[in-house]
Amino acid sequence: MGIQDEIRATRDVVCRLHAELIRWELVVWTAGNVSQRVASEGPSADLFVIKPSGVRYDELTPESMVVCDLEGNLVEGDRSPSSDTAAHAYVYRHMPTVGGVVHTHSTYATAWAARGEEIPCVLTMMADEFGGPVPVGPFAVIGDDSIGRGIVETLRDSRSKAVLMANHGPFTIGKDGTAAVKAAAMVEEVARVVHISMQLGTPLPIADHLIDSLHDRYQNVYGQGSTS
Ligand SMILES: O=C(CO)[C@@H](O)[C@@H](O)COP(=O)(O)O
Repeated sequence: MGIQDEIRATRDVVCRLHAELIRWELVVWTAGNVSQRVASEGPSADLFVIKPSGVRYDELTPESMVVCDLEGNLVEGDRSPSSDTAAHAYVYRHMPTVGGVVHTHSTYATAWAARGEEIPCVLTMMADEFGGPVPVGPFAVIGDDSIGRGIVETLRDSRSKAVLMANHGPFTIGKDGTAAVKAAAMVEEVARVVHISMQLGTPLPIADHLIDSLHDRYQNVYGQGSTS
């Protein structure tokens, strides 16, 4: 598939994934964004597709998506890229296996981020998807590399696909956009369940070796042999 075909296909995927943010109730108004790296069989495309800033989800089309290089510069499109483009670009530059990035302000995960407290790994679903607690990243102001740097510094040596950026909200990563959206839905779910559990008492910890085995099974055996 040529690069223009790859870009077109990625535009379709990224547009469709924004509807998933609505479906899983992860956003209000326009407060979330999805991007996906443009795959390329030939030389690395070094491009990604992201939503245009501030555009309502029901107005998004594949054609309205914008294409950026890994420095976050607009390469193709007539709209301004998402205000989080610098963060997505930084992740793609520094985490080459990451193919998708998502940012939301989903309610429970953002409430944990406001307290700067990691979500403890007390659910098998957390061991499955995150391989341990969901960590907190540093407070960082939007607009330059600081959010992206905080995401990478927090996740680079972690199995987690989600980070709670302090006072801001969750960012998630994945092998592609779909995997990152799944992580965004899962981090909101576990944030809610663990919050409710802590209102009722003290959640029980899971032994590290069991977290390891649960994570390995889910990542390598569950479903049809791969998770996305
Ligand atoms: O968190 C913020 C702004 O503080 C952004 O992620 C959110 O408003 C979404 O912005 P975009 O519409 O993607 O530019």
